[in-house]
Parts: sequence; structure tokens; C-alpha cells
Amino acid sequence: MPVEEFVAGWISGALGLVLGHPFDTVKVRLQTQTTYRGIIDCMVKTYRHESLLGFFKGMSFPIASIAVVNSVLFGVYSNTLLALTATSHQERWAQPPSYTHVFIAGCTGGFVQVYCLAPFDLIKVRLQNQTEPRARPGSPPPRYRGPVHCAVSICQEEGPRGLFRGAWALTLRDTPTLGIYFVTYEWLCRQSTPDGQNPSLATVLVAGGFAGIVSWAVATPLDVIKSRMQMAGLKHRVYRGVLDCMASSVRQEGLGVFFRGLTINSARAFPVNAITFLSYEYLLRWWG
Ligand SMILES: C[N+](C)(C)CCCC[C@H](N)C(=O)O
Repeated sequence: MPVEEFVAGWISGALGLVLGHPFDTVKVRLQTQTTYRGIIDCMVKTYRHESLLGFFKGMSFPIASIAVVNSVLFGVYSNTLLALTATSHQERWAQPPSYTHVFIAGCTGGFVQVYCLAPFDLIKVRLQNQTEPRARPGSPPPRYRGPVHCAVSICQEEGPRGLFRGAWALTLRDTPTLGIYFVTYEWLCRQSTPDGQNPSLATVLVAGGFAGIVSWAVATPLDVIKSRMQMAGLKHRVYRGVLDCMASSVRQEGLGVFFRGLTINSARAFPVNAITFLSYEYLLRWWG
């Protein structure tokens, strides 16, 4: 099994993640809190109350976990494609796989990575939603003191299964949309590359960026539901399931609720995924 594909997936995921985390914090806050009037308002308030550090809340765990999550995503994707088409990564541009195979491999990668991602994503969302400024003498401490404390508290208060809160919504969000993600990337690369050649640096950047935007645009409605279900255990507002969360969100806030965070998700998706695909492709070429 080509191990380099897992390592390349990890490094490229980490680079993308750091770049995109401030956008991600604004997105999570807009999706789960009703106190902000929009992106700019959320950014200004976060900066005023919590300084620049506020935008980087909840980042340490994703950095550690991206090693597992992105290497599983890209590794399973690539190896599924290898099993389906019997062409290794080096031969993949010369003998391109069919889009159906790319889609199936993407969905498989997406499905498998959810089980690594779910607990880390839950902790990230809980920490990002703590709007208290850094501890000052006299001010009440935030509920969670950090990622480990957060994980332990969730286990104690909600049981170990609590760590998988929202995992079903995450599965529904990621399985089809990661299929779309890889198909968009492949399609855009092939459109702008002569047959049989490797795509250029600019092509990889643009195709990666758009793959991110397209897949996030499709994923946003379930992203909102996923984030709300992850916060539910905390706010004592428990949903009976994905459908119940959808129905009660629409009832209270209208259909627009499904598009919360769409703009910021797209703005984040371009640079994050451009860097992710660029480093993935080039690392594999160097090692090739
Ligand atoms: C498929 N869906 C859009 C949900 C996720 C795509 C994830 C890609 C990348 N790690 C990122 O954070 O943008």
C-alpha cells in the first residue's frame, strides 16, 4: 500500500488547516450563535473581546488530528482508486480513471475519515464557541480549559458516546461531498491539461480551490445541522435526530438557516484546498 499518499495527505492537510482556521472560527460562530449581524460584525467583536488569538481557538487539536484525518482521506481515496483501476498515482494522469471511479473512491475516503474526524471536530466546535476572552484574574473561567479538558468533560457529562455527537450528520455531510470534491478537482485539471500530461502548478491551485468551494457549497446545509447537533449536548437543547434538528431550525429561523456560513465557507475553501492539493500533488511527485 503506497504509504507516501498517507504522508502527503497529512502534510498538505496541516498547511491548509492553519491557513483556514480563522475563517473556520467565524463560520462556526455564525452558524451556532445568533448574536452577530454578519461576517464583519463577528470578526470585529471577536477581535475586540478576544484579540487575534480568538480566531485561533480550538486549533491545536485539529492540527494534531489532521495527521490522521487527511492522511486517511487521501490515503483511502488513492488506494481505493488503485484497487478499482489498477493504476498507481504515477500513472494516473497518463491513464485517467473514470469519473465514476473517482466519485466512489472519494465517497469511500470521506466515509472512512468521518470516524477519525468526529470527536476532534466536536471538540473544535465546542472550543470555538467559547467567546470568553483569555483568562483574566477575577473573570469566570471558560467551561472548557482546553482540548483535553473538553474531551474529558464530555466523556464525564455525556458518556464516551457523547464524543460522537453529530457524527451521523457529519457522515451525511462528508460522504457524498468528498466524492464531489475529487470529481471537481479531476474534471478541472483535465479540462486545462493536454491529454496524458501532469497538470501545471497553476492548474492544481485553481482546481483544488474550486473543488473546495463546490464541495463546501453542497455541504453547507448539513454543516449547519452538524454544528448545531454538536452544540446540543451543551445547551440542553437536544434534538431527536438530523431531521428533527433540520425541522426545528427551519421553523425558528426560516430556510435561510441552511446557508449560514456559506460565504465564509467558500472564502476559506479556496486557499485551504488550493494549498492542500498543491502540496499533495507535489510531495508525491518529489517522492515519485
Ligand atoms: C467535503 N467537505 C466540503 C465537507 C469537506 C472538504 C474538506 C476539505 C478540507 N479539509 C477543508 O477543510 O476544506
